[in-house]
Amino acid sequence: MTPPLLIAEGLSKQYGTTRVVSDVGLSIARGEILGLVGESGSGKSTVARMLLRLIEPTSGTVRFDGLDVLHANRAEMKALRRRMGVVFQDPFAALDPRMRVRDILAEPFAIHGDGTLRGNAMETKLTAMLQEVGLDAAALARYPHEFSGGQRQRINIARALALAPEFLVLDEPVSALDVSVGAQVINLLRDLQRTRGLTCLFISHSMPLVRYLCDRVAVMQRGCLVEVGDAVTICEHPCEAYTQALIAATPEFALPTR
Ligand SMILES: Nc1ncnc2c1ncn2[C@@H]1O[C@H](COP(=O)(O)OP(=O)(O)OP(=O)(O)O)[C@@H](O)[C@H]1O
Repeated sequence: MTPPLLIAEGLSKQYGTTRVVSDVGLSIARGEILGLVGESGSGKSTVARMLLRLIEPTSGTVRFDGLDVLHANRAEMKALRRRMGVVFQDPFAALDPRMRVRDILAEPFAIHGDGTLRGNAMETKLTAMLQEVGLDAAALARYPHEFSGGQRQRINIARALALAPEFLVLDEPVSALDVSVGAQVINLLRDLQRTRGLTCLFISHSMPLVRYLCDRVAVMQRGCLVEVGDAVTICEHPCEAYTQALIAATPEFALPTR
């Protein structure tokens, strides 16, 4: 059997005397979407940021394709960053308002590329990136404020996929969007995950959405994992009262339509 792409063990994070994540262990198989759910403040984003090493854990280990992420040196970390993408909740805050979409999408190549992608080849690449997320080439010359929330999130997704990462963290990517716009973005993410064979961590408040999109789900309460398993099974037969309450608290979710 292929080993999981990502394995975290004993992850904890403490700010001063407050422990916000306690002894979290999880693994994500290649090609799998793992949902991470829990009420606001339960530590979901903190776990995701530790997996990506955007913040340093107080203790614990993270292995990505067998590599020790938390002990990677600068060069190793730069190589790892290419392999991990992230899309945050707020499509408005994530894009620099002074940059044209062309420059936003070209930035990952400027940081990580070898400089060979230039001129027409770059233009073709950027156009293909936009098309993959359902936008056309005219967007390249425009600024973020000229787009709706859903379009901006598509631009964020295109940028996150620029360097063809294997692992994508989606931190509540549709919770700032209208329901119908969010549903379209969810369908896009589902298509991209399948066509690219991505491995994903999908953070959400919504159990029905997790059931729709995810293979397995991990449930967090006050910094701890309380339940992990098959998404449909947990949504239909939650073992923990806390998970039952999360399900009861989520409004009915209309399945995305094409
Ligand atoms: N830099 C920090 N300093 C101190 N406390 C922090 C810091 N970052 C996060 N926290 C605290 O850690 C806890 C977990 O936060 P986190 O953002 O991981 O939760 P979450 O489950 O992602 O919440 P939400 O669903 O609202 O995004 C919260 O109580 C938060 O206030």
